Amino acid sequence: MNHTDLEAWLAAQQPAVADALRHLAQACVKISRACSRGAIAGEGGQSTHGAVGEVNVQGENQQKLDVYSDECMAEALAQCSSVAGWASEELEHPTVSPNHATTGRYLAVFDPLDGSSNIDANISVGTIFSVLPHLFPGAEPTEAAFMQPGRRQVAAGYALYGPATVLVLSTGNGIEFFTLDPVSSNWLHTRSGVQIRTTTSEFAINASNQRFWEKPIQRYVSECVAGDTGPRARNFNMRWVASMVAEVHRIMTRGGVFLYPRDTKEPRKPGRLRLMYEASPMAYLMEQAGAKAVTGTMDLLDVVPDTLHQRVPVIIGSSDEVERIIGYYVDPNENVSHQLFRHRSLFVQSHP
Ligand SMILES: O=P(O)(O)OC[C@H]1O[C@](O)(COP(=O)(O)O)[C@@H](O)[C@@H]1O
Ligand SMILES: [Mg+2]
Ligand SMILES: [Mg+2]
Repeated sequence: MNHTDLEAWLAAQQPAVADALRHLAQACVKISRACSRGAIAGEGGQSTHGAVGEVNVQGENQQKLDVYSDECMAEALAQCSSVAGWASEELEHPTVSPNHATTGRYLAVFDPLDGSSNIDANISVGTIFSVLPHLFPGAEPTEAAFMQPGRRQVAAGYALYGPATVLVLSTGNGIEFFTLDPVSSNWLHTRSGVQIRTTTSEFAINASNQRFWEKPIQRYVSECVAGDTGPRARNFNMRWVASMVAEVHRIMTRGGVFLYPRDTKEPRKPGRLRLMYEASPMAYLMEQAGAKAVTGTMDLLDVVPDTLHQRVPVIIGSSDEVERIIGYYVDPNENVSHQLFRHRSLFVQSHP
């Protein structure tokens, strides 16, 4: 079968956005190569695998591949004339591009390596990225310039480093899949207009946190687990990879729902996942694929960030299940605080 490639698709996109995506995709090729070489990756006897021995801005143990992936992204974006600055999971503050004063019209935000606790076990990991407009062209992008809700994204995507490396992109006109040819390092266009099934009998949640969940999530999961003996009157299956990219890609290909809800495990944190470079880009891709993405009490794309590394509850996937969960949050018997975030709430406006 003959496939066109990423360049052919980019040629039909807005040129400055295409330029940002081209550079992000180039970085993903390098990261993919390092992932696939496993323990033998690295040069001059310096392996890119294993722990750095330091804790990053998230309070998490940094892996060498986290650092290497971050460097690949930064190196690519520094060459990109349309990006004025970027922010990464691995760095506390944004980086200003040398191009900010001239041609930089966009900001990039990324998780250079998602699921990095899986690296040692050779389980799929990925890269997640988001492209936002630079609202003050010519000005140095400060942290404030990044504080835009996900609804403003002009593009988002992820690369999944699995048995095959896959790139999933959207510029607001549906979802495209590209598969990396490891011989030519070319991204081949393998699917277009991907839509997520509205119904599913598969859910993904870290069940070890069950005792910390909010009541609507307790109810939803216990009903799924009860299967054909419970109110759902059908059996459900469960998956948990612990790499959000892999979970999202499974949902893209066969439906499902992924939940990382607000919990009381660490009351200071309203969720595990980071809004700007995990939740927002995935929410954008979900909506582009006809699925839904909420916190439980509002659409994820409407959450206005307060800080770069802000965390947020995430419930995404097949629309029938996400709508059911929203219904459980609305149910007054579930006693949920609806004042969790600024902006539009699911309780005061109807959503298409
Ligand atoms: O299984 P856990 O520990 O609850 O966490 C899994 C979640 O944490 C993450 O791995 C966080 O990503 P990072 O590796 O980028 O920190 C998500 O991909 C995933 O959904
Ligand atoms: Mg991550
Ligand atoms: Mg990461």
